[in-house]
Amino acid sequence: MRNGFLHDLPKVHRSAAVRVAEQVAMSRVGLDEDDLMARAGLAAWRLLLDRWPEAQRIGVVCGPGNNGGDGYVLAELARSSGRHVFVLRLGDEVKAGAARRAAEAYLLAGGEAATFVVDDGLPQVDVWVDALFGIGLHRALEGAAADLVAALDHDNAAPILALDIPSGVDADSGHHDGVAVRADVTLAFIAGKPGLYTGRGRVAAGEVVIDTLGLADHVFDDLEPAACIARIAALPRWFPPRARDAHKGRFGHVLCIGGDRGYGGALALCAEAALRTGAGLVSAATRAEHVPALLARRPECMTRAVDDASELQPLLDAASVIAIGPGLGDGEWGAAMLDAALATDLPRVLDADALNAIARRDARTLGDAVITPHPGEAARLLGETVAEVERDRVQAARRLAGRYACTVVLKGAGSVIAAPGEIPAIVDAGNPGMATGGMGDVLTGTIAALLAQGRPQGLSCFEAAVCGALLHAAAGDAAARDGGERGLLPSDLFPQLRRLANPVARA
Ligand SMILES: NC(=O)C1=CN([C@@H]2O[C@H](COP(=O)(O)OP(=O)(O)OC[C@H]3O[C@@H](n4cnc5c(N)ncnc54)[C@H](O)[C@@H]3O)[C@@H](O)[C@H]2O)[C@@H](O)CC1
Ligand SMILES: [K+]
Repeated sequence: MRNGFLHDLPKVHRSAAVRVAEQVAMSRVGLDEDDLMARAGLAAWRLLLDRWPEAQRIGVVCGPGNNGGDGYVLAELARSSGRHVFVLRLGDEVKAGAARRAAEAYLLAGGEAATFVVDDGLPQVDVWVDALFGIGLHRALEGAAADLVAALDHDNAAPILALDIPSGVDADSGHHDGVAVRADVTLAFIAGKPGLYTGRGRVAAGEVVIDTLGLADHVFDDLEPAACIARIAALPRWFPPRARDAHKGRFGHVLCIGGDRGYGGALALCAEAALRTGAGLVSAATRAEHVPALLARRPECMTRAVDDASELQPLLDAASVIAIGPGLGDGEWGAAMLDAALATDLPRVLDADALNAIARRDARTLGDAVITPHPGEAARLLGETVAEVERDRVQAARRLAGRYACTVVLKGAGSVIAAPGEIPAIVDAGNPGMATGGMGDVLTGTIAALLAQGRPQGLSCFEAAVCGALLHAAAGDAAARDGGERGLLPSDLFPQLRRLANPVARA
């Protein structure tokens, strides 16, 4: 696998890889399980002190495994620092080894622990520490564990610090079946896990902090990362200033195709996003009745009426990248436009109705393409249910990339980008204000513009998709900071796209 200029993005690893890395560290450096647990508990205690320095009453829920062991280490550090500590455990016996030694050390030193009884409710504390289950979770929570998680959700106003992963969340996929701790902060040990960054796990984790427990990067040398994480910090490197002698021919020509009768707005959003992301030229091919409105809104976009595919051909000849799908509709007009677009060998971004048409046709050769499905479209493209897609978003994106031999942006909380032969990327940005009609049209235009421009030497579909999905999510976050998530409009992203794509000029 390769990741081109994305190679320096931070990586996340599946549980199995983290366990191998632990073994490598223990055998090479002479650490044992107790050392690692002591480091984990100390790192968690330090983070708690940093985030909630005033907290006097500390609740710790401890499970039967090593995640619980980390909790007992923290409990003892808190107790010996003079805090009131309430340990709640499940009925299960603590597993032999480091976890049991940590529990015994806490109890021997005078710490107290009670078994959770649902009718007793939870004690009032200033902060809870979730040390029920970590990467050893192997099935959905039930019984006392589920009751305890429900109590933390419903009968508790204190913030929650989750150790390694919010209990109930599958570390590899981010899946949970509705019973999982909803943390304010999650401290991941040794490495980030993909389930902290996408889907339900992203929501459950809150802010993610990683502590490597002092393990050097090389313990992961022989391990394939599960994904890399694209964050706003990467944007300045990806958008160097333009050469002073640049001309518009250097920045490509995006042709946006769509806007069947009644859907002109979608195409207008796509085209304006391409302009604001810096494409040299943008054309729009749409139904005749939308032309005046599009021209009035954005005269910089060369908008043409196209009633049949033959009228599209000269526009295709002039374009360097196609964006097709926004408002394309599911009628004959849209199908003819899609056929004409797919007959070229231009790089293309396909979204919305273009994806639904492809799912119906079961076409498998999309060429040099980025597809940007939401989970519903992804499910149709894969012939699966939305639940199957959402159960493991990284794997679903990989299945799509394999099936259609192209780059995939699986939208949603923590958008996932996958392509054959590439390490998938997860976007660590975006907010629920972006769950609005038209946001996807902006993403399509954004990625198309990046594909058209290069850096200037040219981006692959995968690189443009990662950059574009991050830029779009970061623009959504900036717009939300400006006025809130509710009522955020796709067009609110335009000034932010421009600002974020010019990070040097901004500084
Ligand atoms: N192995 C190591 O060297 C280190 C492990 N660390 C911690 O240890 C954790 C992993 O520890 P473990 O492998 O012991 O696993 P966990 O502590 O995550 O959980 C395993 C225990 O829970 C039980 N269990 C799993 N799913 C359950 C469910 N749904 N309902 C009820 N019981 C369930 C298992 O049978 C087992 O007893 C990490 O997440 C991390 O917090 C850290 O201390 C750092 C070092
Ligand atoms: K946990």
